[in-house]
Amino acid sequence: MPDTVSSATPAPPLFSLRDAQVVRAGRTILSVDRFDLAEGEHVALLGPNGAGKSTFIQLLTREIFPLHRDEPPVRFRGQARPLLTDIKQALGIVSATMHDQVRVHLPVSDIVCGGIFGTLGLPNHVEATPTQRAQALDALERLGIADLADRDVMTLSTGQVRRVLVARELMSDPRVLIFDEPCTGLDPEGMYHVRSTMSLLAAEGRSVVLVTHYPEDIIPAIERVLLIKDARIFADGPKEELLTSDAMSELFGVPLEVSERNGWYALQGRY
Ligand SMILES: Nc1ncnc2c1ncn2[C@@H]1O[C@H](COP(=O)(O)OP(=O)(O)OP(=O)(O)O)[C@@H](O)[C@H]1O
Repeated sequence: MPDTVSSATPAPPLFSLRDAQVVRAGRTILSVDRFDLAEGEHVALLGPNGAGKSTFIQLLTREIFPLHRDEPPVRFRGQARPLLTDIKQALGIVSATMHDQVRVHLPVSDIVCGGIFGTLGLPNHVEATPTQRAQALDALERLGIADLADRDVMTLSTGQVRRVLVARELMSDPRVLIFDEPCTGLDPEGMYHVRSTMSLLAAEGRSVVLVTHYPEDIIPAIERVLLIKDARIFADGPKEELLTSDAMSELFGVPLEVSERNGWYALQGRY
């Protein structure tokens, strides 16, 4: 009898880390024994200030490198030495660092079109094609902010700029969106829209990788949580098991209480 079970090998994880250690100024600032993220999987990295969350993300994006090992500690889609252009094509990153660079008077549509070139606005002497303009408008429309297309980006609220930067990332149609503390500095309206945007992108089938200090940012679509503390993965698993009062109190080192409603979590101090 022929074997009817497909012998095709499963797709490698989008990212895998094995024995990845980052040392700065003689101190280990991150040490990861094992981590895999499957294509399309969502995950939230949660932990206190200085825990190592941004370092973790920079390992994935290859902005920093771990200590050398015979077996390469970081792989992207199974590859130890992927082309940076392939990583850039697959990833969109929204962070406060990028937000801080928005210091120029440019129309929102130019900022979004800049996503094609990896620049904040359009490069010198470059005009966006009508197709690229339409693509930018489509990205803004999907995020519910098409009315901002002609506005000077410097006149927008912090929450609006954050969403414009998400639209900019969508220009390369990334499979993975990394949100590094996306709600920092936003009022409840801004937070509402940024969290809705993350939910929308997850529903489109893109991986959402969220870095945050607050369980409130963890949208219902994210089921896996990585707790990072003291430069290590403190816990990795389903959020129902990890977003508990005991785990949060241990993670942040103060008495905390977690509540949950309709898949959304909230954290409160226990005084
Ligand atoms: N280039 C560097 N040299 C020395 N120490 C560094 C360097 N970069 C980061 N660190 C330290 O490594 C630790 C982890 O930093 P990281 O930015 O990854 O933490 P984080 O969890 O993202 O923190 P936060 O929530 O405050 O953004 C911190 O103690 C930080 O001071």
